[in-house]
Amino acid sequence: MTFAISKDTYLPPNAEQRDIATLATIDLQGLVTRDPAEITKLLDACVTHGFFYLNLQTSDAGRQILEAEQNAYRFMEEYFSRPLETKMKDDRGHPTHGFKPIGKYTGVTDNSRDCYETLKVARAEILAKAPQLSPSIKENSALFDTFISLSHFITQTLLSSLSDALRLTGSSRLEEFHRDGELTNTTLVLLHYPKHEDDTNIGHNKHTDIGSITLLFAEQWGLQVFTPEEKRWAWVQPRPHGHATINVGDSLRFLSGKTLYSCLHRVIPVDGKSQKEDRYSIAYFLRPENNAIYEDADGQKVTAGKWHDDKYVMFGEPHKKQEESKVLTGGMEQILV
Ligand SMILES: O=C(O)CCC(=O)C(=O)O
Ligand SMILES: [Fe+2]
Repeated sequence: MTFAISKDTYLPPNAEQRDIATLATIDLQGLVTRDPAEITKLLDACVTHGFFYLNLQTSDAGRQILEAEQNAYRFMEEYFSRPLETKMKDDRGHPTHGFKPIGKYTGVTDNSRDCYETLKVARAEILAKAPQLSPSIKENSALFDTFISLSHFITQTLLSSLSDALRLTGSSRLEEFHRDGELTNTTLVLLHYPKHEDDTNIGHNKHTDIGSITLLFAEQWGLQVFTPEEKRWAWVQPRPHGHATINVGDSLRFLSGKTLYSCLHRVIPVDGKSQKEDRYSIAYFLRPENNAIYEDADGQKVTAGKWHDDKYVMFGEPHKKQEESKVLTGGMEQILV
């Protein structure tokens, strides 16, 4: 699956260049080598937008994950083309494990449901070679081991770079809330937005991510961010074969005392109406230890585990209920609009 997308030659229908988000590009290798200028640039991107591109071509881990990304798409095309009843055998009714069918959560437009299915693979279960993992994941364990360990290395590199940039020391460093071996909801999510004609199922509703750092791969248009400068939706340009998109989630915003910016985003069909082609994306959600405590959007003390669980309940609620609470958008919508 290769799409020749270039900034100048291809835009979503009816979109102009000004409808494309202007995001910084950070170089992974610069962070691996602790280049002070790159670390400052990272902090700036996380304070202003909470969204940026990560250039993966200059580092070993980066090049390896780009290769694994292509293998993951091949797996996804085969997996998601299976009949629904086969995939439902992998549905564990759990937000961080197994299959989720389309329509479980609220969609983008009024009265719509979501238009994406997912397969989720928790890091803890991969490390433990858990018997509950679905057969298709066990059969492809090399792919998932590689993808998750590289994603973890990359997101931990971002985390420790941010601790450096914020001059955090000792137990206040961000890594101290993400210690290995502690219970966490960190998970890899494979997403498929099937080609779909009607408008009862539309996209992935606006939200901020629950966790700390999201490492996202997508070769196709669909993702939009709500830009803090212009306060409007803008497209995130796919940059296949070289870059991932990174965003800060609520937990990192809360852990940083709301210094870092958790950006509002959503996924819609490129023409705004129906999904004209199958879209695939891959997201690694680095989340804090479940017992980590921070102050949420309302200034209430909450554990990262509870924030995660509350957000998933909110994903399924009707739009009216979502609008009445700060959970879906982590309080960012109230700040932005
Ligand atoms: O599919 C995408 O591009 C983004 C998905 C997303 O925002 C999410 O799952 O949190
Ligand atoms: Fe998201």
